[in-house]
Amino acid sequence: MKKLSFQEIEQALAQLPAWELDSARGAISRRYTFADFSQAFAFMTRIALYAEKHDHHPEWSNVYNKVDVTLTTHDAGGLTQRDVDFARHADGVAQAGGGERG
Ligand SMILES: C[C@H](O)[C@H](O)[C@H]1CNC2=NC(N)=NC(=O)C2=N1
Repeated sequence: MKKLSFQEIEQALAQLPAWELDSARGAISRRYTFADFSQAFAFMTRIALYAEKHDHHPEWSNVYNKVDVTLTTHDAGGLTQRDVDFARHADGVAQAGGGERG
């Protein structure tokens, strides 16, 4: 899978306002904040299933109601469409779950 150009990344991020770009690394990150641990872990469970299905896995960590997610395509050494699709999906899951706070 080919790396996205800087212009393609900018275009994608225009629709992913919560995500921050680390352009040196070629990665995007954001924090999700949920009502409680149970909501955060439910989100992680859903995302884990997506990750396995698409063979694309996040770098992430969880503390209580917060989930920090970083996306990059290790095989490509930077951002690809897979990361953008993943970010869109994760934002959708977080919103649909209803547990997202802020
Ligand atoms: C062998 C396996 O398909 C690859 O290692 C997959 C697994 N999950 C992955 N996840 C991410 N984020 N980037 C990858 O390049 C990647 N590669």
